[in-house]
Amino acid sequence: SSAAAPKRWNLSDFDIGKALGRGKFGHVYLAREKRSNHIVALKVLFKTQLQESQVEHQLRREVEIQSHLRHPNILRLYGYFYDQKRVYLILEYAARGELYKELQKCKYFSERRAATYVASLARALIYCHGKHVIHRDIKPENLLIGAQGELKIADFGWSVHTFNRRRTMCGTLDYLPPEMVESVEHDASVDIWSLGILCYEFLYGVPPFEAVEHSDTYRRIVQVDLKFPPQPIVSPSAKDLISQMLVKESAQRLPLHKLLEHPWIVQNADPSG
Ligand SMILES: Cn1ncc2ncnc(NCCc3cnc(NC(=O)Nc4cccc(C(F)(F)F)c4)s3)c21
Repeated sequence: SSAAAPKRWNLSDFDIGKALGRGKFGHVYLAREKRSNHIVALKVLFKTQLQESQVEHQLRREVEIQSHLRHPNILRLYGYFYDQKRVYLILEYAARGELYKELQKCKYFSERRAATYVASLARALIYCHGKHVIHRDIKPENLLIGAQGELKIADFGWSVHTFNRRRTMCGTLDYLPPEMVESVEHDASVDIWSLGILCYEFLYGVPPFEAVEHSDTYRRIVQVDLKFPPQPIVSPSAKDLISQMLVKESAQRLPLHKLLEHPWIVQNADPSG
């Protein structure tokens, strides 16, 4: 039998509730799908702004990528629809909201909470990388918290499918010009670096290379000018993990499956995630 044609949604299918957040391209609202009473988040994007920023192709890629991802630590994108002026993303609702607000409130997290979040993110990224998807934008603003306190990666607006270049020319690299062989300006190991930054920020409340001027931040990143302040007290094991992730040479960064075996994660992460 032919697969049921995906339902075409429209705004009248939903009761709209309170505003959940304001993004650059539009607002997010709590919403209830009328027939099923299913609670969702509805992100409303203005077509004019998407056109002005020429990001429509990114949005299409996000919807395409997200439609194939199913993981407890990845926020679902159920579908989308549009009207004359707006595009609507139908998203899983994360009942405990934005992680960065939680981090601001607590200043920094306990080692157990930080390790639990880092382990959940590592499992979600292992899943994504297994599907040749790299997120590329892992930061507190893109992390949400579900009803049971579980972390959810959101906003795949910057994610990409990395073709596996081994197969590009039916099995051989021989015919590829240098620029194409090197073309993947970055691979999945960018997400390992970002996870290392996040782990530091969870424990210290600030990212490791923060500086007033962008040029200073840039220099600190490329020099990997990693310093651990005396306060708050952080275990040597946590610093060891961060130091193995924030490595300039991308191939030398601790692989995500090795991260899950690191003593700091094993001893501190709550297995339920
Ligand atoms: C705040 N909040 N509290 C609870 C809660 N529960 C669920 N969601 C929330 N917030 C929305 C989180 C998002 C998930 N996916 C997104 N995706 C996106 O915003 N994509 C997107 C936008 C504009 C332009 C582009 C483009 F074209 F550049 F690619 C891509 S935003 C919630």
